[in-house]
Amino acid sequence: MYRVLTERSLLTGLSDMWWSSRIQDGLIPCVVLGYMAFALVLMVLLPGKRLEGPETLKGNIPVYKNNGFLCYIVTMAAFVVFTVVLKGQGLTPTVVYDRFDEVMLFLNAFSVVFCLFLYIKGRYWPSSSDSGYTGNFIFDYYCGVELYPRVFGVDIKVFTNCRFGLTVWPILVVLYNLKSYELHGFVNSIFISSVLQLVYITKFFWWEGGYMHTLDIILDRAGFYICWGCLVLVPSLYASVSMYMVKNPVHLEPITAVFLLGCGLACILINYWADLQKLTTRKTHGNCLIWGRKPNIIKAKYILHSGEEKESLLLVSGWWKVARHFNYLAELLLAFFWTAPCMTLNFAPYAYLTFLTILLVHRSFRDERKCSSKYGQYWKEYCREVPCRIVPYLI
Ligand SMILES: NC(=O)C1=CN([C@@H]2O[C@H](COP(=O)(O)OP(=O)(O)OC[C@H]3O[C@@H](n4cnc5c(N)ncnc54)[C@H](OP(=O)(O)O)[C@@H]3O)[C@@H](O)[C@H]2O)C=CC1
Ligand SMILES: CC(C)CCC[C@@H](C)[C@H]1CC[C@H]2C3=CC=C4C[C@@H](O)CC[C@]4(C)[C@H]3CC[C@]12C
Repeated sequence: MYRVLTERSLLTGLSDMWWSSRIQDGLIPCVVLGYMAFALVLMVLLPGKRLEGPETLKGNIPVYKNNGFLCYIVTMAAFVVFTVVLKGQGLTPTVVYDRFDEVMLFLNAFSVVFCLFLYIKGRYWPSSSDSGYTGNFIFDYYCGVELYPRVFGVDIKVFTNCRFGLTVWPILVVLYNLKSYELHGFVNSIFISSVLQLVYITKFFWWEGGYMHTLDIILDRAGFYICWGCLVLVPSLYASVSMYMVKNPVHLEPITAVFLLGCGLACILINYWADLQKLTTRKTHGNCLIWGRKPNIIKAKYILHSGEEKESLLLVSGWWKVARHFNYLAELLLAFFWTAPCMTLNFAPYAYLTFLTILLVHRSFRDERKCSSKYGQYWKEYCREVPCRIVPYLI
């Protein structure tokens, strides 16, 4: 991708690539479509407990199969076996790194068509009453029409966000390590950064049930924003730090490496801990201990579209007392600690951190707008109790 953007103009680059003999050999489309088919088969066939998502304002309760962690483990194990088999034949999966521009071109083309399909499906064959359109094609295409589209029972957003985007990212990270090893032997900076990313992604799958309660799933409809984001932006931008390190190896002092690793792991722990405190409080209806004490909670009432009154718990203890989105601060610091091993002032590896900062600040506003309209006076009360949005004592 970097090559395309820096060495030639984007349009000439794209057309050259399309007509180049390389993409016409069909290898990259086969690899990408083959991987999607593999992920789909795992998603459908692997067992998992029934998981209910949060009730929508229209009163629907989406049901999922909680097999994300198993799918992730099987995918990573299959990738290791596949790599060993390829090596046995004198081949290497790092061809994906060498031809990453084609991967991006194909994924972009695929997601544009896929989102058109989602738009048409949503308008004419919606899966549930949680769908709607404004009539403005550009807006509906970008933001999506359906909240929980299903095709033959397959939940599209779980597929794009979790089974594809979040499994391609760790595979690319491992693949970039292999490429770095082929080029330079063992380099500790890419290794440290990758360990942090892999632990973080493993944590994501362990907590995947919690993800079903987030904005991406309960608020963002399946449109270009979320689907292109997960099909294209996650494999490119999210994995870009490791990609940068392939050609920019740095040998860190052991003490620096251990320090960055330790700080990164602490951030993952805090981020997970905060998410877990919220989940546990809700699951136990507040009958749990947060930092060794019974939590303070606000019993927040809200009204469904049907007029029915419901109640949720807002936690005012633990990390949720420190700031209203302290988990975002841990997430940002973590991204810093897995980028810092690059030891450079060059902007390229910091692109993800920059994007994430903008995304999370914007997301905190979106989330609070949602909470404020859902909970009204109860949300105001929470904001009075916890005045800081992300950074304690600051903002
Ligand atoms: N790397 C990345 O690109 C990104 C990572 N993330 C990570 O994903 C995870 C989830 O993030 P996200 O969904 O954005 O946000 P949160 O985990 O902060 O969840 C926000 C929701 O939690 C509920 N809530 C808010 N305050 C409280 C409270 N005090 N007590 C109980 N419930 C509360 C509200 O939902 P309700 O309607 O249920 O009350 C609110 O909409 C985080 O770890 C975050 O760091 C997030 C975005 C991007
Ligand atoms: C089109 C673009 C301007 C924006 C696309 C954004 C999406 C790719 C991302 C928006 C929110 C992101 C995520 C939210 C929460 C997550 C939990 C975390 O533990 C792992 C990462 C992620 C799934 C993350 C993935 C990318 C987004 C969906």
